[in-house]
Amino acid sequence: MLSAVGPPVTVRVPAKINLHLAVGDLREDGYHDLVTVFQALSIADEVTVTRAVRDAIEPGVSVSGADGVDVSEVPADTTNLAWRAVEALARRVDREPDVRVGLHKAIPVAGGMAGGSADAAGALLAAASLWRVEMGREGLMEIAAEVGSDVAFALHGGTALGTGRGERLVPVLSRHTFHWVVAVADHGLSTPTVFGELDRLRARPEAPRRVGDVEPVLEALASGEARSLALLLGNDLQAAAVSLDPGLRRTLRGGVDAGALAGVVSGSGPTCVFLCDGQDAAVRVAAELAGAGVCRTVRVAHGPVPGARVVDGDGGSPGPPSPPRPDPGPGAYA
Ligand SMILES: C[C@@](CO)(OP(=O)(O)O)[C@H](O)COP(=O)(O)OP(=O)(O)OC[C@H]1O[C@@H](n2ccc(N)nc2=O)[C@H](O)[C@@H]1O
Ligand SMILES: Nc1ncnc2c1ncn2[C@@H]1O[C@H](COP(=O)(O)OP(=O)(O)O)[C@@H](O)[C@H]1O
Repeated sequence: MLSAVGPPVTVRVPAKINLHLAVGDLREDGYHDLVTVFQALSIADEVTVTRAVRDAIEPGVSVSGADGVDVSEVPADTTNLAWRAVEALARRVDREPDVRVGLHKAIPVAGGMAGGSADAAGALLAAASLWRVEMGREGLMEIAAEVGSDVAFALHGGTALGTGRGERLVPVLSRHTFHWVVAVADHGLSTPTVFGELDRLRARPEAPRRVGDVEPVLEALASGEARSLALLLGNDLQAAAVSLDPGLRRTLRGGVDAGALAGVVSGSGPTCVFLCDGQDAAVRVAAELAGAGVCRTVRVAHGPVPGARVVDGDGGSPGPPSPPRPDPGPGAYA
């Protein structure tokens, strides 16, 4: 049934990067166990959920892109992850998904920065707020984890250690703000294809080396020293992403040549992220990398930032989903 119109709810939800991504062997259910350190960055999508109104606002999904963001591969139908999140919540509270979900995307699509998961988390929080669902943080996190491996982190934000499929989260103490340059490719990489390529590479005698233990990464984050963290960035999926897209070698080299402390492929790629020694350094690295012709666009970002939060039209929200974070960074998105 379609309800009377009320104010829409808008949620801002950040991209993530993986500072450390250790991938275990293929499980029987087709997933891999992960040990990962997520950080939420100041590149954010906006998700607006509006009540559907008969003959005026149809239930469904609309997608638009911020400057330079190609949204042609984002489905504007029921396969969109944001719509699946709304449906999952509607089922849980036994109602119709009688809403329109508007996505304004700044997070690169299929870039390894969990843009679809961010939209799902944003839609979940916005719909819960619009419908005044009293389910608390734990309830939303549970639905988030069902929708996708990275959705729970997009609600959580900050810096967190993820285990299982990446959906079991523990907040990580991260002192100070880290400054990043993000190199966006002119194409995407499919997450399952990259995991499959890693399995293939690991079956060969010269299997790629695995990343080390996570503890030193947690210590570097607690110290807040970018130079220490730079030495420890690591991603088991990087070898697979580079194998599928050998041009990424040039991108990774280009960032370091431009003056970054270190670079790593984000998640399943092909976006590469470069840790810089402060904000001014990041701006310089970004300018030089942009001129090097090794990626489509370059962005400057900082992290950690908070997870999904209502920025407009709070319809009596169930409260912020995240627990107190040790250091959510400066709070404002760039
Ligand atoms: C690799 C990571 C690292 O943070 O990020 P992205 O590069 O996608 O941003 C994530 O694990 C991606 O999470 P997400 O994109 O939510 O994946 P899902 O939809 O749950 O899974 C898509 C497919 O990826 C593979 N997959 C995903 C997660 C996991 N722990 N093991 C897997 O093998 C499976 O083939 C699965 O069918
Ligand atoms: N809301 C969404 N935003 C982006 N992509 C989406 C969304 N919903 C479904 N998708 C599909 O998921 C794929 C992966 O997108 P995305 O989440 O941006 O990348 P990644 O998994 O690399 O972090 C896209 O190619 C697209 O087909």
